[in-house]
Amino acid sequence: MTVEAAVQDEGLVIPLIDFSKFLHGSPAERVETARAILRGFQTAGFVYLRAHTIPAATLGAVFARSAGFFAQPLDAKVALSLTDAAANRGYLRQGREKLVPLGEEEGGGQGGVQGSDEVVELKESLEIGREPHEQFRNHWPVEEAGTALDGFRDEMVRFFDACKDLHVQVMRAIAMGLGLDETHFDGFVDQGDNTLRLLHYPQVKADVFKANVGQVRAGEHSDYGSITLLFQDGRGGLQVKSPSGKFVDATPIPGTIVVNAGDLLARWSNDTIKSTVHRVVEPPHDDDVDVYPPRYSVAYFCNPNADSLIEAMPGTYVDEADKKYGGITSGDYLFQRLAATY
Ligand SMILES: O=C(O)CCC(=O)C(=O)O
Ligand SMILES: [Fe+2]
Repeated sequence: MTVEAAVQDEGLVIPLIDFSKFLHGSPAERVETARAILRGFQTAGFVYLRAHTIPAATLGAVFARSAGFFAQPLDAKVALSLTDAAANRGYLRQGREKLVPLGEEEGGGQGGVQGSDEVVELKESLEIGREPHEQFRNHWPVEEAGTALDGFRDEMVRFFDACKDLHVQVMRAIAMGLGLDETHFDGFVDQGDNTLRLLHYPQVKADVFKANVGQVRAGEHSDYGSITLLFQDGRGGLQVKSPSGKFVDATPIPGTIVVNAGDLLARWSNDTIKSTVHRVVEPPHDDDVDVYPPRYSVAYFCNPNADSLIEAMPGTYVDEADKKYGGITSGDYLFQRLAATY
């Protein structure tokens, strides 16, 4: 099967994959597509999926409500602040995530700036967890009738569940690609212990990037969990680190989802899958641009069930001595990572 490339630069090749061929194709197409997805995660750590399961109209509504959320006065948003790393729910204002000096914390945190203790990230976000949850509550905005926030909670819960199902499907593709039973991972990911993050990168003067060397919208980092489903608007600015060490633009392609493997999937795969560093910088622009418009994105961080024990998956080692890591529950792993972030 020839696989189209969504990105091809500096030795980084991110495949563009028609996911409907996995969902609805012939048995041969399904296996080929599954292998192409797995290969993308093994080589680039990233794939672009088109013809996926999330309708454009749903995404349009989610982005519109996200814009409505961030348009609220700061004090209304601050009232919803994330206060507990274990819960990982609520609003994060600009600069709220810890700035992690290079080398002191591997990975630099999920969205944390790496390599600087001065530059603040130019973003704000809302983190939404599984609902209902035995222990944790989401921090929902007040839904005033007739505004963009009317119906916010229902819309986000529906979207959360649609993304949860897509996670299961992508894990099925990975299982099939590895030659395992297609449903091998179902019991590891059926709980939906995931996080939906709405992101807003406010409009910013181009001068800010000129005045501050190393200024970014989101600092370089890898994600923590199994996979991330990333929905971006058309502005651009997302970059992925290539094998040569240079950051390469992951240009938005309408109708696609950028899917990247996280650190826990890399560990689970005995490091046969890559969790690749990425960041968000100033968008592609002409030299005479004074102001960059706002950028909105939605990241859905998928995780194995909190109580799932994660150890090298079948097909990624020959004997016990090949296993690079001991077993750990997904919940413990993620808590360690989140506690270092906030
Ligand atoms: O906004 C984006 O495009 C990327 C966000 C991201 O990588 C993250 O929040 O982990
Ligand atoms: Fe990320």
